[in-house]
Order: sequence, then C-alpha cells, then structure tokens
Amino acid sequence: MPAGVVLAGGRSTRFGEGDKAVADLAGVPMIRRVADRLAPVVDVLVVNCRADQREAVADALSGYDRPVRFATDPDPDEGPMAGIRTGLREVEATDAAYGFVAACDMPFLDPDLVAHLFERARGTDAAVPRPTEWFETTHAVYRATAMADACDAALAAGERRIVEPLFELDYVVVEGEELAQFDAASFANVNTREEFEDAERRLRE
Ligand SMILES: Nc1nc2c(ncn2[C@@H]2O[C@H](COP(=O)(O)OP(=O)(O)OP(=O)(O)O)[C@@H](O)[C@H]2O)c(=O)[nH]1
Repeated sequence: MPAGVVLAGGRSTRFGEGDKAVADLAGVPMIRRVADRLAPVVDVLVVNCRADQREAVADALSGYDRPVRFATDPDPDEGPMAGIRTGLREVEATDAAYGFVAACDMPFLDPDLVAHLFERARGTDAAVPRPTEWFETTHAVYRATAMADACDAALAAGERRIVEPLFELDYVVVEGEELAQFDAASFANVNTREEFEDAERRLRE
C-alpha cells in the first residue's frame, strides 16, 4: 500500500509573490495537479508543509480521491531534507512501507514512472531516477523508516544535500534505456514565473 509524499514547505522565492504550491496553474492549483497525477498509484497522500500553509493546501486538495494526511514542519525553513524526513515519518504512521516523494512543483509527473519506481524499490531502501548526471531525489521512492532515519542522522551532522542520506541506503538507480520509456517531462519543475507561464501554455495546448 504505497504512499505519496508532496513537499510544499518552501518559500517559493524564485516564484515571487504567493506560494507556488497553491498557485492557479491553468485553472487547477499546482499541488492539486501533482496530487491528481499520483492518485492512480498511491493509497494515501502525505503533504509536508508549514502550519501556516495548511489551510490553503487543504482547500486546494478538497475532494481529493485519496485520504490526505498533513505532516507539518516542526521547525520551518530547515530545507527539503527535513521535509522528506517529516513526510516519511507520517508515512510510517500509515500501512505504507514506501513513499514516493515529490516536490509540489512537478505538475507533469508520470504516474507510470512512479509505479515503476515503486516496483524497483521493492526489497531495497530506495529507487531514484537519474535522467542526467543528477539524482532526482525529490522524485524518488524511499522506504519510509530507512530514509527518515538517514535524514535525521544527516540533519544532525549538518548535511544539506539529499544525496547524503540516500548514499547511506541500499538503493537502485533508474536511468538510461529503462528510464527512456517514460515521459521525461515528469522531472520538470516550476520555479519561476516564466516556467509557470510555459507550463500553463503546455497544459492548455
Ligand atoms: N519542508 C520544507 N520543504 C522545503 C523547504 N525548502 C524547499 N522545500 C520544498 O522542496 C521542494 C524543492 O524546493 P524548491 O523548488 O527550491 O522550492 P522553494 O524552496 O519553495 O523555492 P525557491 O525559494 O525559489 O528556491 C519544494 O517542493 C519545496 O516546497 C523547507 O525549508 N522545508
């Protein structure tokens, strides 16, 4: 019974005014687009955000197809690794052993790729795609307890890079031909107004 975890605790500084998570992207809040793409492949959705975002995010997700659980940051602004840790701790409170972690700004997520990552993670601690030289750590499946523990240790050591806890795990990398069968747009993220407008154009095509 896999879970989805959406990270939304950032400050959207490159986006400018307003929280990009709930920004209206071609008629649908961006986080709702992410959630809707996950609905076919997860049984429960965990949203990690700050307490002050919760009401707007809950509005954006109202009527969602799956149960939604909030994992609010105990301390805001600790970075995405802390968000992953907090989100995966909430996954531990469900029946799910694994969580697919996504950023809130990936409105083109490919559910088939997410399902594939769940499959590949079976028996290991994580399945992480690497479409370029970079690991897509905010588009990856983790065994909740293993990664949350590794994030706690990395945070305690003052580490900020998400690959550091990942490298402590037993993980598989999904890349090359294996990855080529899925939609590369799955990794596209929206940081600036310009990227937001590009995404709107694409969605209206
Ligand atoms: N919980 C938590 N999540 C964060 C934090 N910083 C970023 N994130 C999330 O991590 C993901 C990737 O971060 P960015 O795309 O850089 O988002 P951001 O930090 O809001 O945007 P910028 O301020 O423009 O960098 C997004 O889903 C953010 O919501 C944080 O301090 N805490």
